[in-house]
Amino acid sequence: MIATTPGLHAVELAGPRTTPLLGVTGNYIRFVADQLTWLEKLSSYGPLVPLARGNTQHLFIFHPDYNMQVLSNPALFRALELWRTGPEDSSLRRLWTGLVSINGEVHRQHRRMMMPSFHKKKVESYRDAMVACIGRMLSGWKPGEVRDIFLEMRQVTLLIVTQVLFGLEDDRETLRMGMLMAEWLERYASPAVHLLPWDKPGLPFRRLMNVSERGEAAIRALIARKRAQGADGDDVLSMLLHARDEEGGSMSDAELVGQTNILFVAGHETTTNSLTWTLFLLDQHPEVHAALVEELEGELKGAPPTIEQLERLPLLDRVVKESMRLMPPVTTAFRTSTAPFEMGGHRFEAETQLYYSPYITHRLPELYPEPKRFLPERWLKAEPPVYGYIPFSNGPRRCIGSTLALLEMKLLLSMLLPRFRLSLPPGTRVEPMVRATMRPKGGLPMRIHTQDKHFERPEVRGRIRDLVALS
Ligand code: HEM
Repeated sequence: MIATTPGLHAVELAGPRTTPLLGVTGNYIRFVADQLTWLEKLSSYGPLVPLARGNTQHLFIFHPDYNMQVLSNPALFRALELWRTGPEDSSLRRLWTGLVSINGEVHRQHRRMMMPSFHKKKVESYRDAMVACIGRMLSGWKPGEVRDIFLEMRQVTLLIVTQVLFGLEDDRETLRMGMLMAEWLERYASPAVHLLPWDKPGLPFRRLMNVSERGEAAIRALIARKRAQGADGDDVLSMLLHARDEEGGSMSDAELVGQTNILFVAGHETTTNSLTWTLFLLDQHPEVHAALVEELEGELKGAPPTIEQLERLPLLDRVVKESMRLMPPVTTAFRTSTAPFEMGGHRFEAETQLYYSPYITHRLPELYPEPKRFLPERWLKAEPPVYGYIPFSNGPRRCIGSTLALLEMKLLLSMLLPRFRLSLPPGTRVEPMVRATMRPKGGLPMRIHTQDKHFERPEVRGRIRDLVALS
């Protein structure tokens, strides 16, 4: 348990000063512009920190107990519907109305209707489609080339998630659909859209409105096509078309548009970044890299893994776990309180905005000694509290796609690593930044070698050295 100071007024909580002239808004702008620096700064004040001293409307929580208090009580701490920007009857609003941004009974019902598509057995049935997508990517790689691994991972996860969600069989159509929605996400995540939310010619918000209309039209066309074909596919959209709630009701077309888009958005950049960071960390840790290749070669003998074989790859499991601890793609997420509440001996009002942070919680030294080191072996013993390891969050709103994401990541790594060794050109700058998810700014160039087992540790520069202890 965390020590508290009973009776202390929440306004007395330690935190950074407000920005001259701009006040709390200035702090918010600085947080959005450089989230990682701000998270570090805020966490230096303690486990419960206001965005600005004296202002308790925006509250950051870092300790597992506070995470549990918030994440296990979705009625009191609701997902931020505010993020559903855009005029009432607009494509933008509909596209952002999905599982992450709805609350209450509708959330519960929709989650229940969607769950069958994400159960372990169902997810395992996507294995062959995933293996085929990954195989096609790898067969295009030539030893000696330098490729942007972030873009490669983005393309393959785009293909996979689009196929699994929409059941498109033609790669070109899948990619076209995926690119359209990826553009939507890119524009949506741009800080300019949130700081200047006006639908005026020339403004980024107008461009977001336009791409939203194209995105909605494309999803609606797909829904119409699926219906005409009887929607008998194995994909998530076909299953949602048949899904019924307890009263026998089905989702409206507008709800289907939002739910599929949100699944796509939530499921694509996250996995891309997790894979990108894992490949980076392996390159920087030759002993782990070598041991993992040995494990994969020993078990798989050059073939893509079966579901049963994935269970017999303990080091792969620890590597993925540790990578998602150190470099979680989702660095912060938000909730709003619906009523006054107490936390850490302080009282807070309704409408307090709370930010929890997998990034900071995963770096608490009392939970993870030497937190900045990439140490997969820590998972031989580590048993953090349930709300102390939260790359997929936890509680009733835990990531619905975690099983899918883990399968995808493990398949990709176990097909890639025995075949190729990826290494950063020495001296590469690696600059982690947050745009919805944590990614390397400007991508991550890596040279492709056949798996020659010349594991080295190329020197890297840039801010990554502050985030990860690289010897
Ligand atoms: C490495 C990959 C992934 C990571 C790190 C990740 C992480 C997360 C996190 C932290 C949340 C909670 C967000 C919050 O509290 O507001 C979340 C929720 C969610 N994720 Fe994922 N996710 C990943 C992959 C996926 C995939 C593949 C899908 C689906 C195709 C998906 C769909 C969702 C959905 C729908 C929610 C909202 C759940 C709800 O509110 O009931 N995610 N994810």
